[in-house]
Amino acid sequence: MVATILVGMLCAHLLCFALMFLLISKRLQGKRMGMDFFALGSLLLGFAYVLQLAEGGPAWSVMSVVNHTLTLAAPIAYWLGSMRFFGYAAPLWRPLIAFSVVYVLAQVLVQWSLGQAARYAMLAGISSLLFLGMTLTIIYGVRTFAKDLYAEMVIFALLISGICVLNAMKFMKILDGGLEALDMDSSFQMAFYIYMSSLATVIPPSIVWLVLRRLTDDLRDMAGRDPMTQLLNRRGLSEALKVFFNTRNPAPAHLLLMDVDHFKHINDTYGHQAGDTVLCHVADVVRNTARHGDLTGRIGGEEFVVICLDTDSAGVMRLAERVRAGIEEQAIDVAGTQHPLRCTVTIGVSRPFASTQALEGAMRDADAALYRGKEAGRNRIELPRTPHFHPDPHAGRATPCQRTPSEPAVLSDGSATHQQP
Ligand SMILES: Nc1nc2c(ncn2[C@@H]2O[C@H](COP(=O)(O)OP(=O)(O)OP(=O)(O)O)[C@@H](O)[C@H]2O)c(=O)[nH]1
Repeated sequence: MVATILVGMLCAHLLCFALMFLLISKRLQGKRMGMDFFALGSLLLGFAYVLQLAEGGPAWSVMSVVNHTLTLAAPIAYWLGSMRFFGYAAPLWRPLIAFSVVYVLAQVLVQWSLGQAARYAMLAGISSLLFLGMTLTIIYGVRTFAKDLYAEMVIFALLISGICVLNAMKFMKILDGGLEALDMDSSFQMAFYIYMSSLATVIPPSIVWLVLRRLTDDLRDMAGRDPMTQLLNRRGLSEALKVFFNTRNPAPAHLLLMDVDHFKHINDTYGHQAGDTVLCHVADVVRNTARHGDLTGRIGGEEFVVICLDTDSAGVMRLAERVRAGIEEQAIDVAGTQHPLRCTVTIGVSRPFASTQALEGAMRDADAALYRGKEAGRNRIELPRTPHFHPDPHAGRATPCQRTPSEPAVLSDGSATHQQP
């Protein structure tokens, strides 16, 4: 009687959570994070337990064959759903249908050749192996694709390994004592149902928690990035900087502020779309040239920023020169223009700064240097006005480049795009 109530509650939990997962997956639309797979898994397992209640005990019937197949199809759906959650494009129906057909045939074969107990032992054995596979996948995941969810994954691994152990024990018991081991009111089966009921209560809300975490992480990321170039925006820069300065003994940072030269003319001549292509190209060069760990951002129309972390003034100058030269050298293919475009940037360098609060000051510093660079002819790197800034004289071009103040940005075929007054 108690076992029947437990299994009944288990069914109710699973079917309710199936509905909840389905509603969540509808809400998530394009990015379902595997919630539709979890809905199906819960539905299949819920139905499997309904059939078990209807069956009452071990039997050789269509209901029993379907029950066993659903019992194993459910963890497969969960497994595939987890892959979806972590961004792998796992299919659902084909593997499930293929597995179900194979498993129905296997049941018929085992029932006829080895008998009823062997078929139930096969169910317990394969369940145990499936949950072992899941546990191992999670253990692999915490070292690779699920590093950011370490604590959650460890808890999942522990809970799921419990099902693996219980099914392995059931397998041994059936081999040892036959079908009597499956008596619903036996102490082992009671423990089994209590454990499964507890999991059915704990795991689905935990999965919802994971989805919530992913969604809030995505939102935070979106709020901190420029949608066009995917570089950090002001907010993203300042949050990343906060994290850096909260580490132990952080070195002072330097800020490079760069502005595309004569950008208005590119817009006016080739259109806004072409201007956007140029901005994306500049963003790519900045992103690919900065060192791993530096912060790269776009903080306004054609203004970009690199915050150099853990480097000295000489390193900052080398980086600034690499960015300046990289942008100057690379031609930009723009749809609708006969020749690729070229553009240049002027870069202002800040004094070193050592806190997030000092970011605004560093920005002003670099802006003043940038302004001087524009005045002095563009396509150059301008240093802060401070006696403490000592760039390595061999590190790159800290002096104005050869372009004259009136020289414009040009098309790669050599024609001018602008005449500076
Ligand atoms: N295509 C495009 N243009 C933008 C965007 N944001 C700002 N702009 C344009 O960028 C141009 C900036 O022009 P200015 O500030 O005059 O600077 P400039 O022409 O680059 O001149 P200097 O900086 O002095 O070399 C303006 O025409 C803005 O409309 C954007 O997201 N896309």
